[in-house]
Amino acid sequence: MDESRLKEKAAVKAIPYVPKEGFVGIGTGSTVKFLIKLLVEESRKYSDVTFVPTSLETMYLLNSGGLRTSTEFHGSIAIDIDGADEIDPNGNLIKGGGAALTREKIVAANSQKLIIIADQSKLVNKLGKFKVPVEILPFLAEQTIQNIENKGCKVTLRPENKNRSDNGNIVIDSDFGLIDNVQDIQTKLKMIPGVVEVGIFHGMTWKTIVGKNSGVEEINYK
Ligand SMILES: O=C(CO)[C@H](O)[C@H](O)COP(=O)(O)O
Repeated sequence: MDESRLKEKAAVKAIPYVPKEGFVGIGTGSTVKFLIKLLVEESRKYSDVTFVPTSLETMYLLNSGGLRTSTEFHGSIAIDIDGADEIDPNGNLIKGGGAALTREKIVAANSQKLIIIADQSKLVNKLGKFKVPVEILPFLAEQTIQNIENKGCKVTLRPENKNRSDNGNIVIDSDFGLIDNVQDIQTKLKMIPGVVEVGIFHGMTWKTIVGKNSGVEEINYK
């Protein structure tokens, strides 16, 4: 089955998890766009919900569909629904293919539950075939990239029209090969001055909803 059809199937299954009031985090990417489309179609049901968008694009799509957003509030986000680039059997993730990793991680970290929606191609036994996105400050960027490579990876630069995050920083991709200890890599990269965020999401996922040719599978972690 076509990959985008599988993404759509996952998004459909996520709809019952969206509460009718309070704060709901909404991720970024093509899978999440299917979710937003479904929310917009039923926007009246969500008139008491404030959505917390993880990118300007997501904010625009929600607002133009008549849904309320906020990025300035105090309180708890009940559910955050986002996509992923890779998902391992423990629900650890690589994210940031769309350069939204920093806002995505902030929203995920401040949510009670993170639900990932994806097509089956995102499930892997080990993370690392997809290069780990890293957001870095433009200040002394070349030096920061050298320090990232010194941790044992090869860095690839994105094309200039696609290498900036909504925060005005640079997003690069780091190839570590298949990663044995994701937490270790995440910590090592995060400790480098100039690194804003790392696209490894360790131990954050509550549930993954996967669109497969055979149906939709829900994988629970904790
Ligand atoms: O992390 C992300 C954006 O920064 C996306 O969630 C990830 O790239 C998956 O995207 P898609 O749903 O288009 O496959």
